[in-house]
Amino acid sequence: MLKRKKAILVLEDGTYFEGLSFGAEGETSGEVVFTTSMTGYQEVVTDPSFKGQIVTMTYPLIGNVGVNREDVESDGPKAEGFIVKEISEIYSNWRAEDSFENYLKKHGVVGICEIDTRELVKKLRSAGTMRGVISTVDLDVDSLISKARSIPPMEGLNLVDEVSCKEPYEWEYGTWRLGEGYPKREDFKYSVVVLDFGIRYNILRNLVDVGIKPIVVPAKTPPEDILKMNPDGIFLSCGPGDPAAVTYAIETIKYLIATYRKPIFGICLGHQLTALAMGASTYKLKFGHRGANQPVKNKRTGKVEITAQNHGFAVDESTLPDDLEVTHYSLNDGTVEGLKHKSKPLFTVQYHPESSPGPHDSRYLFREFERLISDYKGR
Ligand SMILES: NC(=O)CC[C@H](N)C(=O)O
Repeated sequence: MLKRKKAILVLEDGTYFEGLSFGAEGETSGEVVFTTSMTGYQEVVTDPSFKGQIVTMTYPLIGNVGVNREDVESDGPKAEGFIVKEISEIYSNWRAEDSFENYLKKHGVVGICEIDTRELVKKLRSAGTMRGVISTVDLDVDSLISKARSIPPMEGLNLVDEVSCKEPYEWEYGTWRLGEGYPKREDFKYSVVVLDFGIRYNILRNLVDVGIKPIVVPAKTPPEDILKMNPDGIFLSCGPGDPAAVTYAIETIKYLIATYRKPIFGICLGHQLTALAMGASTYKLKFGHRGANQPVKNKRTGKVEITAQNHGFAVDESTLPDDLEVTHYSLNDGTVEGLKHKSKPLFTVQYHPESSPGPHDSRYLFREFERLISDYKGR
């Protein structure tokens, strides 16, 4: 057993958990959320949608397959902190290059282990997500409670600017294959502009798999410039924070929906921003949907998809305009999981069909986007 420093996790309601430090030492704060993914911790910690959040995994043993260079969803960790029950001090996997613990240390991510994550998650589930602080340097509970209460609440927070790319770039790699890694594609049929609100790499890889070359642009790119690029489609990405706070993106999407005649596809934050641009409202869920095992029903086919999700806000169905119809809904709580425009080639989902980690049930959505693009090509 490694010799570990004491660490404390304190929630804004005064609840605290004494545990041990893992990853970097120091102090961090954010909204404390939980994910029910059983593994995929490296994809989780690098998901830009976790910006501003401290993540706890409900699965009790984390780190046992180590980390590698490939399983990242962005250029490095984005979560503010990490909470686990037991951090495995040994790792074993043929792809592993280092331990999860060293990876977090190297990137300065503060973690806490050896706390009762079941108790923590039950608390968050009944009281709702809360702001919290993890510290290895200040072990005074009252001081940490006041720190937790002083961080900005997630509602009203625009975090897109912190994760969106600064310069446009193109992406050419498909999804991972045994023996090949991420294959580079040369023959693209179409190109789409991806508005980067906090893109996950596996979305780009899935677009490449169906023959679409993604051209990723910063979130603040004016819509006129996007139209000048004359793309075959537009993709609206996922991302962190409160969708209603990203007002410039809502305006951009409003403009695009009014003027662009080709297909638009949005995922997660992109879905919420589209609904807001069409005049609907979003609201904060009590504890969100996070995990790789979230059941969603496709209304058109009647099929149930097991999906990967990571969101704390949702579209309010009662505020939807006539032009939008619900295509998918959550079987856990009945909330909106997919939308489609009744007359334009525009569709969005709240969940993550790129599912990294997660089951591949919803990958058909990338093929549908490609078919739609092919229908509209040259029109
Ligand atoms: N993954 C996402 O795009 C998350 C969207 C938004 N930040 C939410 O929490 O609901």
